Amino acid sequence: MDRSNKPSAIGVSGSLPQPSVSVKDTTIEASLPSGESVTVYLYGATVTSWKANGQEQLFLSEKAHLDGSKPIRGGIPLVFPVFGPPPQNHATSTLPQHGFARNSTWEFLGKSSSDSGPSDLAVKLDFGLTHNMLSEEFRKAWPYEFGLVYSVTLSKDGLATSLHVTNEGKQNFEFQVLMHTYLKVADISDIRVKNLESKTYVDKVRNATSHTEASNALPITEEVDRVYQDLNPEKPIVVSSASDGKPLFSITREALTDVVVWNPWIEKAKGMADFSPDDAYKNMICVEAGSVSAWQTLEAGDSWEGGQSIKSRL
Ligand SMILES: O=P(O)(O)OC[C@H]1O[C@H](O)[C@H](O)[C@@H](O)[C@@H]1O
Repeated sequence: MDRSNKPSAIGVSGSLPQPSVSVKDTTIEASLPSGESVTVYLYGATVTSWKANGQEQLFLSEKAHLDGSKPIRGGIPLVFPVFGPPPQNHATSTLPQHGFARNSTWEFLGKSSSDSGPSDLAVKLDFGLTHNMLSEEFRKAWPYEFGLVYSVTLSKDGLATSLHVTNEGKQNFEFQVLMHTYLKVADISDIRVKNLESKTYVDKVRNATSHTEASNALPITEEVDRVYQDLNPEKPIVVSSASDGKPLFSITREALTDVVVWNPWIEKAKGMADFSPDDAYKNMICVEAGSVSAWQTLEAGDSWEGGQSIKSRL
């Protein structure tokens, strides 16, 4: 494993400029010659920064804990093997909210790049987590032998994250997964979320009641915490600007048929000690690709893969 502090050029493609990857004690940073960059903390394999077109695309709270003492508030925390508070009488019931992936330290497995030309140059960073790497508390709470490989791919076109889950033990296990992406926006009042129309959602703000989305361009005007279900993963969720109708982000998924839309709004934002500044709810929207409304069952020896691909300022 490359643990040098020096940025290393990778891939070989004649004299074409190559991506650079810098491996530090707690973070891995990669950038492309065209200026895009990504930063991933080993803690949670949490992406904390993605720059495209010279601009940061992800929201990171000013009071996010970056020292491994708490899941990171912002970027893309990874939720596994349970979404939200674990249900009672389930194999995950003694795990913390959103499971252990976002609060365990992952291993950097390596980097690879595609080098078919400067226009589609991409760099992929792989991170791993296994049962043996968990804290004793988490190993006891979820005693399954599993292997996770999380891949973060930066290209000129966008950012893709995908998770490969393997059951390395003898017992089946059930899991949920979610990529809890905090998108950075200039002004929440200008934001509309599209392609959710006619989809069923569970409204977590209103006693988990079930509704059908009526809006073809959903505005965010209050606390929103909704789990949209049974979406076609290939149809992008588009976050756009109301003032000029321009798309800001487009998110397609693979094998992830649920999408959570979350904004804590005024009171919840104030109530979260690691959310800062208080009015930063105006500058973020979480659009979270996942498989959370049911359980994925993974039989011994089997594996599963799912992911998202985000494009910005299209
Ligand atoms: O505060 P956290 O544990 O990071 O959770 C933050 C949020 O995650 C998801 O979006 C859930 O749907 C919300 O109910 C939850 O409040």
